Amino acid sequence: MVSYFNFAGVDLISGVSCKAPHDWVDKTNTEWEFNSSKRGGEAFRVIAYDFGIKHNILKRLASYGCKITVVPSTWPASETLKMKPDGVLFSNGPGDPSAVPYAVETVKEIIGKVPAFGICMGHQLLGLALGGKTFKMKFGHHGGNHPVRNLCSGHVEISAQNHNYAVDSSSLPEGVEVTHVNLNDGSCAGLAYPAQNIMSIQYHPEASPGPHDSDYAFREFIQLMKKVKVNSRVMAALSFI
Ligand SMILES: NC(=O)CC[C@H](N)C(=O)O
Repeated sequence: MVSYFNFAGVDLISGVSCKAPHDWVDKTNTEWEFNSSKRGGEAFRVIAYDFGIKHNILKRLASYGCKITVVPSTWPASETLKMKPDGVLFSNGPGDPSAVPYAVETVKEIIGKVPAFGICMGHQLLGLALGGKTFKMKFGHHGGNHPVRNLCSGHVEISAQNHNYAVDSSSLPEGVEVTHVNLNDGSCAGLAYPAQNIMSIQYHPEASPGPHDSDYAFREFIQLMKKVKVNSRVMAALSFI
């Protein structure tokens, strides 16, 4: 009889996260950049929680002008806030999101204070931190051809996915919006809580070699950080009047 590893309730992120904070240095040659027009401009300081982060997420953020510090999964929220980032990324990562309550607590302490972007595990942790529930899917979503509808734009994107858990859309409190839906089964593929400048997606906008349909999610995170940065400058200027 084949026995399968049952990872429900098991913390799998602590074994794959980095052990100490470090600045991301992008060593990708520019010829690999598929949309070089996005380089340059204002730099945004991003703290990226490493729950098993994929380098391509860091490469994509760097290509949009982000200066990134990668921190371990256990890095205290208070330390992150002291670093005064423009935004925080909660990364992808293996296993059951409900098995890492310490990470959910960290997310709870950060959200509302700086813009946040969650990818895959990060999306699930945001769902839990906002008061929702996650569940184990029967087979999960694995592959590079999952159709997702962006409910804000109406567009359908073909996405790369790799997850066994999902956020239960019906468990999300008022104000939290389901922004993306997996068209194969209607499951939650993205959410937003505009009141706290939070956005997240269940799949992989950084997919390499592709599809690249979802790369715009990085641009939207940049726009979110920019909006908050501009607003805080305006508020600071007004406080002198
Ligand atoms: N790629 C990921 O981040 C996986 C998400 C999650 N741990 C799951 O399997 O559902």
